[in-house]
Amino acid sequence: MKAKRIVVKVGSSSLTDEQGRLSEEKMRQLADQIAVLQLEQECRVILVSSGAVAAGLGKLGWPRPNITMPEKQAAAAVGQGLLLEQYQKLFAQRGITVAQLLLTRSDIEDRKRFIHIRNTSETLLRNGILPIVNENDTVTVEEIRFGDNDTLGSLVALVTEAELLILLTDIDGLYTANPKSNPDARRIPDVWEITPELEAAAGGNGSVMGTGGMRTKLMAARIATESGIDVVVASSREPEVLQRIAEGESLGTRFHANPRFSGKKSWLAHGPRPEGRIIIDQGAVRALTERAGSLLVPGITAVEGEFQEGAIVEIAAPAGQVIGKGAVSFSDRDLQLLIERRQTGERLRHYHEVIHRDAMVIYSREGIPYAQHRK
Ligand SMILES: Nc1ncnc2c1ncn2[C@@H]1O[C@H](COP(=O)(O)OP(=O)(O)O)[C@@H](O)[C@H]1O
Ligand SMILES: N[C@@H](CCC(=O)OP(=O)(O)O)C(=O)O
Repeated sequence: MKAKRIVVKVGSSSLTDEQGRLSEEKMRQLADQIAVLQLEQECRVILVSSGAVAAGLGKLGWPRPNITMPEKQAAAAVGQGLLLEQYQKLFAQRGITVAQLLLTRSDIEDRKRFIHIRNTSETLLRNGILPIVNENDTVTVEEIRFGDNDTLGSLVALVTEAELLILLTDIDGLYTANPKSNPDARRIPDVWEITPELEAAAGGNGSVMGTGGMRTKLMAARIATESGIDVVVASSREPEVLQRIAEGESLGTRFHANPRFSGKKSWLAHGPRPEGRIIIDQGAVRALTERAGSLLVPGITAVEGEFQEGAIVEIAAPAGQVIGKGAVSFSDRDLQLLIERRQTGERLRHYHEVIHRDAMVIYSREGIPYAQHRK
């Protein structure tokens, strides 16, 4: 199937020259390709672009090594304007209007903000406008940082319900080891499962300009493939790389989507921050993990945290192990009331679901190991 909605993430190394300044030539080639996708191949494209820090440092003439976080943020604030100015000019020449979206992790985790981001990007896409996304570096501190634009790219792909995420970088795919330090390294054309061996192979650092190297690309690939989205890591230097990948040509490394996951379920697993926790009894654990049932009032033993109906909460087994996550149909207060009414003997078996099966992800059952989930 040809992908019609594509997130293209481009790394700093693919946008800058050797001195770390924005390379007009590299950006022009990128704009040419996105214009072909959008105008001739009827694709809707979302561009996740790094390069703000690199562009800012280049403009200010600040040296890259030993730079402090506020200096980096200041550089990003200078560079983001330059980056957008350049994109705006290049895409206007090709008849495309661009829009800027600056996001943080907490924007994506928050239910209301998530919906606003989705509605805004949907409106832009339907009007043929190209959303250009970057991390909002000014406001990000450790706990709300994506930390790298590869992860941001994968979450943007989830939010916009893209079919394909293309990570453009300075190397033509994932290798068995970092080829810059290991001449025997071989390119891996297809990945069906992200194994610990693969993660070890991708452990090395990135380029001078970039952050994270292949490690962050693997993390992004995991999030996207668990949402049913294919991911391709490819070289930005390859001619017509975007069109060729969109048409299904085998270039770089393709991480194949896991067909077991729907976007909605994966969104639950990777996106929202839980606002509370529901502890359930052993019978309910079995109903959820073995029989794929919904969570009903009789299985609940305790409720922790304050939340409104519709909030995302964790589901924990009696010993406290978090087994899943879901959108809850009642506030914490109403749930407490229902538990009390049940304890006084009221039969609540047919009361409607506390967490419906379709609004729930059970980690082990859906194949997502517990360890990958942030608490
Ligand atoms: N196993 C590997 N296969 C390919 N590249 C690797 C591997 N391990 C580390 N790398 C490094 O990752 C770099 C790309 O990551 P990075 O510099 O962060 O790019 P970007 O700025 O595009 O995000 C490559 O230049 C390469 O040196
Ligand atoms: N927000 C930062 C992006 C940081 C980042 O992830 O860079 P890269 O590894 O080059 O994709 C910037 O615009 O410079």
